[in-house]
Amino acid sequence: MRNFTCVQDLGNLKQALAEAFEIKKDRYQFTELGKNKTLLMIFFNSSLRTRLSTQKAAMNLGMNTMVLDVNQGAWKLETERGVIMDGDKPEHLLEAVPVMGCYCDVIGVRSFARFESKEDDYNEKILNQFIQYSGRPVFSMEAATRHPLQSFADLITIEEYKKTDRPKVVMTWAPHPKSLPQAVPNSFAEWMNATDYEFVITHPEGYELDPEFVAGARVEYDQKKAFEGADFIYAKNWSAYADPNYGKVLNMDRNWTVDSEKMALTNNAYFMHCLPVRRNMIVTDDVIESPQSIVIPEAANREISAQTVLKKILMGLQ
Ligand SMILES: CCC[C@H](NC(C)=O)C(=O)O
Ligand SMILES: NC(=O)OP(=O)(O)O
Repeated sequence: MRNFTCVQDLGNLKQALAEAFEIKKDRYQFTELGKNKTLLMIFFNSSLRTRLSTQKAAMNLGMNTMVLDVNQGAWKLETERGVIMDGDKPEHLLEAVPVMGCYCDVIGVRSFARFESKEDDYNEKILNQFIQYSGRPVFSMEAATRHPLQSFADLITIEEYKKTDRPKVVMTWAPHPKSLPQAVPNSFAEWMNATDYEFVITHPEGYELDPEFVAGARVEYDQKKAFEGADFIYAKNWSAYADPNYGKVLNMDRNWTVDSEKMALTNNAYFMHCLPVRRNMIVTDDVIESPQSIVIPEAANREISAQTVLKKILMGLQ
C-alpha cells in the first residue's frame, strides 16, 4: 500500500481486519520491518490520540519518529500558488513539502477542513499536495473530509464487541458549541457502508452529510426511532455541509444529547465516540461512564489501526 487516505486504500477489508487482529495478538512481532525507517508526523491541528497512538505504532515496528506542529515552531505556510508572499507567511508549502520528504521515509498529515472554501476542503487541497510533492508514502491523520485511522479503529472495536454478525450501528449527531469538520462522520459512514452491518444515520434537518459518504445508509430524523434496537451508538458532532450553511453551527439543541433514557431504547447498545468529547453536550456523564461505554477500548485500538496501516506501507517499501 502506497498512501492511506480512505477505506478503499486498504484493499480487502476482511484481510486488513485479520492483519489488525494478528498485530493485536503480538504488536512486537514486526520490529525489524521499520528498522532505519523514519516516520514524520505533521500536525496542522491539535491532537492527543492520533499523536500518541501513531507514534507508539511506529515504535512498535522499530521506526524512528519525528513530530512537527506546523503552527508552533515551523514557519507559517502559504498554501495558495501564485500568491505574492508579502504577508505573514515566509514559506510556501511547495518548498516545505519536498524538504520534509527529504528527512523521512513515511509522512502522516493532520489537516482539518478550514471552512474557507468547500471546494478546497472537499478536494483535499492540503493532503493532496503532500501526496503530490513529498516523494514519500502519505497517510491521513484526519484530513478535511475523512479520518480513516479513526474509522479503522472503530471497525476493529465493533468487530470485537458485536454479538451478532450484522449489528445495527447508529451514528447520531449531537450538539457542540464549535464548528466541527465532517471528516469523522464522513469516514465512519464510508467504513460502515463497506460492511454488511445495518447502518443508520440520525441528525436534525440541515445537517445532511455529503451524499457520496451517506451512500446507501438510512437517514432518520427522529433520533429516538433510530435508537430502537441499536447494538452500537456512535455519537459525533459535525457542522453543516449543505450550502449555504457549509461549516456553520445551525443549532445546539441539547435534546440531541445522548442520555440514559435514549440508550434504554436500544438493544443494550455499546456507546462509542472518537474523543475528545464534550460531556453533557454530546453525551451525559452517566452514559459515558456506564459499563456499555467502550470509548477507552475504542481509543486503544487507534494503536492497532495505525500499526496495521504503517506495516502495509512499510511492506510496500521493501
Ligand atoms: C477526532 C476529532 C477531531 C475533531 N474534534 C475537534 C474537537 O476538533 C473533529 O471533530 O473532527
Ligand atoms: N480521535 C482522535 O483522532 O483524537 P485526537 O484528535 O486527540 O487525535
